[in-house]
Amino acid sequence: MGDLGEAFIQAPEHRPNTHLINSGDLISPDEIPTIDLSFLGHPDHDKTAIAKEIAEACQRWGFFQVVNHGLPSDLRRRVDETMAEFFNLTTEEKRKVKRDEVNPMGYHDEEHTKNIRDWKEIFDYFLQDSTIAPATTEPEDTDLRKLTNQWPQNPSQFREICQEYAREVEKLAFKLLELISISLGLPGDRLAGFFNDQTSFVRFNHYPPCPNPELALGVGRHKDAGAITVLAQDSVGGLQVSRRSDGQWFPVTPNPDALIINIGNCIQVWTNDKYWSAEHRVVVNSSKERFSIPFFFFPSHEVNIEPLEELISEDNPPCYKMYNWGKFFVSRNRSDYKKLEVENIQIDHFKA
Ligand SMILES: O=C(O)CCC(=O)C(=O)O
Ligand SMILES: [Fe+2]
Repeated sequence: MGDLGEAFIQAPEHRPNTHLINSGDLISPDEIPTIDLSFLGHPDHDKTAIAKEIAEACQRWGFFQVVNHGLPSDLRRRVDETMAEFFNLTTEEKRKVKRDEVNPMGYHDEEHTKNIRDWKEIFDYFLQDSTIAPATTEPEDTDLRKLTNQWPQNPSQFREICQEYAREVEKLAFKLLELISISLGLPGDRLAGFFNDQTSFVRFNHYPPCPNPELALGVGRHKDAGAITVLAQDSVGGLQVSRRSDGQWFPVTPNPDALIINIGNCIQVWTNDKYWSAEHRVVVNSSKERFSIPFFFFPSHEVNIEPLEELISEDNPPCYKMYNWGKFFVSRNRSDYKKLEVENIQIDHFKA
């Protein structure tokens, strides 16, 4: 990606070394929990113990790792290989499937988080090859648009492997959604209906070595917008999570057998702030490239997000006003595409 231009430079308070981590004398060691899902292979197993662990993790961190999650390790290896092969193509080749302002899928090397450019290149594809979303961000405009994936010609197995991965990770996402519903004391299928025509997508992140890792971030601090993110990371490390209780940054230790799960804005709103959508960011380094693969489990465009009526009461009135998922999704995509003069949309804008 060459030199570190002005656009990448984080404000001093957001630079990676401003809140020291791994310096035992400053903060106590703490870590996001790891939850064993091996019971998923045994359908008669009582889910309450796991649901309790999930409830704790979602309240305290909004982040956890899962092991024995059922995603085939062979598939994971094939995805890793094909992703690395794709990013290894020439820039000219990759730009043949470059995203544009309207269609967010494809290759992009100028993504911005909160209007600062990220030190990364990405490839995005929808779970559903054609996905319906609002045509514009205008609240009154009810026109819809069909968004389609852009597939590169090389690597030759790319599309097939990507689609296989998306289908497998979707299965896990639905299982997690069920466990999260149960953990809230709700029926297991309470949230599934929001995902009938989902806008979910998979992202391949490539973070090249960075000449000035102390000034830039691979991804600037942000919360994921959707319901759940299922993230595969390699062994390099760099992901950091802000602890709910005090905002301190903690690294997520790479575990090649684990997947990282985090709660997005939708679940924070549905649970009326009981479950937490944590801020996280990615630090880069000057010697090693890093790859990661988030799956963003996103509802259908027509879903209106608001606190679930079962979870609010006179003592716990709704903390958020309703917002339409499709409009939020389209607005966020436009602002991530390039630097804008205005702040991008956040759930805090819908605080009641
Ligand atoms: O690369 C990572 O570990 C996390 C990336 C991330 O947070 C994102 O793409 O939303
Ligand atoms: Fe994220």
